[in-house]
Amino acid sequence: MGNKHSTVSEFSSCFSKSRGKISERLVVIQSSKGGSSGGVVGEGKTEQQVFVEMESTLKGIRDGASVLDLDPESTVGGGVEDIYGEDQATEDQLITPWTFSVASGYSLLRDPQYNKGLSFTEKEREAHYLRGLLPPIVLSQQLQEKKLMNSIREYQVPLQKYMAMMDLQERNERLFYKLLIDNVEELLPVVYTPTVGEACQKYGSIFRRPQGLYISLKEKGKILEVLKNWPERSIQVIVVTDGERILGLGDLGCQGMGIPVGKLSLYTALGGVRPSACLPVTIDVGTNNEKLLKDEFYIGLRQRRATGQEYSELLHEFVSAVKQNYGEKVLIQFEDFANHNAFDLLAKYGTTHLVFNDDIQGTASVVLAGVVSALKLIGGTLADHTFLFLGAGEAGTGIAELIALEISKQTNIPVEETRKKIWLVDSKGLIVSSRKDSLQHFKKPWAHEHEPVKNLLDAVKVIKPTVLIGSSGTGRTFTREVIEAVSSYNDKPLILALSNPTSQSECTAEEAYTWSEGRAIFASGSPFDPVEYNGKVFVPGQSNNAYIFPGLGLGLVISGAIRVHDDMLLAASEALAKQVTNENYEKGLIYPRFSDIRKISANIAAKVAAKAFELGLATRLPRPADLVKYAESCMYSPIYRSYR
Ligand SMILES: NC(=O)C1=CN([C@@H]2O[C@H](COP(=O)(O)OP(=O)(O)OC[C@H]3O[C@@H](n4cnc5c(N)ncnc54)[C@H](OP(=O)(O)O)[C@@H]3O)[C@@H](O)[C@H]2O)C=CC1
Ligand SMILES: CC(=O)C(=O)O
Ligand SMILES: [Mg+2]
Repeated sequence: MGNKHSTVSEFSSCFSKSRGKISERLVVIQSSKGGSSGGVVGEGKTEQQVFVEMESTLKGIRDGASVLDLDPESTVGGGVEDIYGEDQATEDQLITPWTFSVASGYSLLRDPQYNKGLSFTEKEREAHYLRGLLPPIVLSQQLQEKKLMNSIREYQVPLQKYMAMMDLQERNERLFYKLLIDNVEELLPVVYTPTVGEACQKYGSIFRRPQGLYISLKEKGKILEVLKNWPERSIQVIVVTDGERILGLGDLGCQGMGIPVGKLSLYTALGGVRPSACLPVTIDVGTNNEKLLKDEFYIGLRQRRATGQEYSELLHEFVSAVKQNYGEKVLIQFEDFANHNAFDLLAKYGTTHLVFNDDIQGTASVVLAGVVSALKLIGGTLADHTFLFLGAGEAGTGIAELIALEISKQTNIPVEETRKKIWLVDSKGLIVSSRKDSLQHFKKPWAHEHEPVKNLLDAVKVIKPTVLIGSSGTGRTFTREVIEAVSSYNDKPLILALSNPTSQSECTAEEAYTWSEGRAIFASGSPFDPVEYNGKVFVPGQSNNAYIFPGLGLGLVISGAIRVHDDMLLAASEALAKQVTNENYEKGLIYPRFSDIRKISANIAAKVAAKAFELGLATRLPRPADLVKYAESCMYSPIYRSYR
């Protein structure tokens, strides 16, 4: 060490001396000629020897010596010699990218978890070697927030806003969450539906840095190792997709990664789960999307989807590796899988792992909450209503089942009977008993005795639903005729157009209000602006599982739950419905405002945790006395921390 011709050299530009301390504790040790084959790092030194020398160098540095003290011949401060062998490093001359770093100085500014940008105080700039790396002004976090909101509002194109938010997340995580929490109604459509849908469609072109783990068929047999590559160890929530049913946009393959990333940012902003405890995962088994397969910027495996045993083995390895690596209490949220896999995965792992399918279960919980709270406006009990769904997939049958379960609990009538008040239409028409043999298993419970009915309009006319729910993923399917028909015998029809993104919504808010002559109670999966009709302003609500999964997940985490139970979904739903205020009802809203979501999530979490304790599924003992307070105390806050 210390010799400039040594094969092991300190990467001196990373060091500088400031008042006897090392301003940047980053050392890179490189091999020069000869490479590092066979564990030898040039000139006969093994990696082990290099490591020991490097440790002792670091110790010297920590003890107050400077690089200059250690290496009198070093060219710190100038020189054009290739002392680090960088110029000689070709493809044949391998180097070892050793990097030991503790965030301070320049690396602190590059670390999104700790970076505060212009908000570093004078004291922190002094203590953390930031002098000169920042302009002299010190800004408060509020002012930074104002500045960023101003610049985000300048963008006219939603995707530009999305990219600006992603850039911020990668630059300054706390500021990103501060913005999202304080401006949730404005920014939710940017980081979540509808814009996240467009982002996924164009993910290959806008990709900058990986934001989660990509596990493809190439990683088969090595998934545990892949999980260990992720820098964080204490993971509490994983959102995983295989990209086959991204919103109502279909198969987007590996580009579905935008969904787990977006959902997890809501786990933090809306539910208070720490960002470092969240892991977005995309399982890449190929794609059947021909356009993507031909797209030169596509980032996934360029092959058609693996199915059958190959698919299930990869998923099994993933689920098992997660439990082995993070333990039994890590929540795996399945998101945007196609229904031919989603139901089976939930059934297979629901009894052995802490898994939750957001599209089936989270959606069910949020819609049940909306329907229950809407009863204040439309009258009657749940059991008094007749439900008709367009779409009999994950969302449709998931919601239908939870509504039937809740009616059964309320009336003591068996669920097989309560299902009979609920009807579903799929792409082939009304689901009826004569179709039973050819139906997918999750549709069979809904095959009631009835004549075949070919389409939604005819189904509306014969079933006469009081509640019409769209979960088809196909836009503009609630036509004028359909809404007029449902409004012809309902004073206040409840119409939920759940499909995302906005382009796939079964109808717009304006259509619902206009065609029902201002009588519909309306909510949609993606947000719509208020509508003026006949001199009155109607405010549409958003019926989206984002109301449920962050609070539900928080409840599972804080109680140390080991399984998800249907009663937890009912508890979450009830907690959400209870948060709707008279002020909301007066505007025709059946959900509370997203601006109150952290309080709502804490309440949902408390109810879910209470249920977990009651069912004997909680491991966090003893049970905290006040679960709402406990939930609130566990929630991540994006306020900057002070650094010693
Ligand atoms: N608001 C929210 O919180 C949520 C919204 N969603 C949205 O719901 C939509 C559906 O999701 P999901 O249930 O998982 O999807 P699935 O693919 O599981 O189900 C879609 C269903 O819609 C039916 N369908 C499609 N097009 C038509 C049509 N033109 N006429 C009649 N039926 C049709 C399909 O029929 P068939 O079976 O015959 O093919 C299928 O039964 C998506 O847009 C998604 O974004 C999902 C989860 C949450
Ligand atoms: C909201 C949601 O989960 C979906 O549209 O798939
Ligand atoms: Mg989803």
